[in-house]
Amino acid sequence: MSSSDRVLNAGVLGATGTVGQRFIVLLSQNPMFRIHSLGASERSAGKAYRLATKWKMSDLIPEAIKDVLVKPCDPSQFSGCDVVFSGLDASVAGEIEKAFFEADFAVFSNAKNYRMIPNVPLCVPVVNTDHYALVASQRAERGLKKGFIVTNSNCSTSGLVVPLKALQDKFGPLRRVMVTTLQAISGAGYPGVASLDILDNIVPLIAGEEPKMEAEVMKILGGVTTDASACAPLTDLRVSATCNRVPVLDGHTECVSLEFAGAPPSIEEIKQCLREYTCEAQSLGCYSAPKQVIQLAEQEDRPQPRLDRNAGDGMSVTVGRIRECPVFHVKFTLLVHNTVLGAAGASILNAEYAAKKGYL
Ligand SMILES: NC(=O)C1=CN([C@@H]2O[C@H](COP(=O)(O)OP(=O)(O)OC[C@H]3O[C@@H](n4cnc5c(N)ncnc54)[C@H](OP(=O)(O)O)[C@@H]3O)[C@@H](O)[C@H]2O)C=CC1
Ligand SMILES: N[C@@H](CC(=O)OP(=O)(O)O)C(=O)O
Repeated sequence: MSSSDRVLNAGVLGATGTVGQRFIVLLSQNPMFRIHSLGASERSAGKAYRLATKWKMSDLIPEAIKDVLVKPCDPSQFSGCDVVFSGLDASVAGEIEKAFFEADFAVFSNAKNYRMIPNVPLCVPVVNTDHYALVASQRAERGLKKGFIVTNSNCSTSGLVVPLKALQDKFGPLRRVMVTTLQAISGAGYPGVASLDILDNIVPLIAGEEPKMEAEVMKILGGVTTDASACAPLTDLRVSATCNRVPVLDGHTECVSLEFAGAPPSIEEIKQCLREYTCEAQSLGCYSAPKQVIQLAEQEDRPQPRLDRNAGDGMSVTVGRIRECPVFHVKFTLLVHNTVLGAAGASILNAEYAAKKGYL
């Protein structure tokens, strides 16, 4: 029996945080996984989950999870897990995730620490699953049999690369992209941004976010070297990001203008391309793959976070306001659910893909 046919035992690191809570909601509803172990800091270890976490999801804590004891994030405490999902704070994710993959666990991380390492897949699972070819190089480098690490992108990056990938595949290379984000407060974790800073306000800085987005897009939309030992990021595309925090709970909105390297397609051709975009995770029948990767907003004042963030159960990107750009070629507005496709949902689909392809 392959691992794509059996239920996988899942560990969650950082289980008490914003992304960790989303993991618990999504894994509890997913027939491919059984939640096996929960880990967090020493502050939480030894406590029942319901007492360790400040639960902020609109779904209730699943009954089966409420009284599970939180463990310290030590690999010896996670034996029996087939996969380990990480929603760890980046200040500790580097050391802890390394300890897990070096202990031969398959680790699916949301933290930024390993994203730009050349033989680590930075994988948005509806965009670049071809980067899984890098896993063999990681295993060879460290003498691992089962262990590896696959990372998610930054949550804003994960929305942006989806239409860019569709357009690049269909119409050839892009030359320039400008993106302005309006990012929800759940992106800052808990307790996150102080209410006195964000209510009745917009904060025009998310520290470190802009260069991170600009670099991640180049890696994700690029390929891997022919010997699959490293990623081969794009070199000709120029990306400029401006990131803002806005008083929205969930859902990052992004206003995008782009220029093609060649002659631009018509607006109708662009719409058709986005509508028709499909990915490998869909064709493999992965449980969490959205039916429609890109949903085109039907009304002209959409997408809006409150109305559209749950499109495709949070795994679709909604694109609207597609129109000609007088400076570049085309501009549009997109919306991505930052803790689903932008975080936990992407990790889970990455793991489903890994199981289908025999990496687990
Ligand atoms: N929120 C989002 O939309 C996105 C977040 N990310 C990334 O995901 C990760 C988690 O983010 P988020 O959930 O928002 O953050 P939170 O601050 O809400 O949660 C952080 C988690 O890390 C745990 N933790 C903190 N210190 C330690 C430690 N010393 N040892 C073990 N565990 C520790 C916390 O446990 P405890 O409760 O015990 O302190 C908690 O479970 C970050 O790396 C973030 O950058 C990526 C994409 C999107
Ligand atoms: N910085 C993002 C969320 C996040 O934590 O991203 P990253 O893992 O790239 O630091 C936001 O605020 O919405």
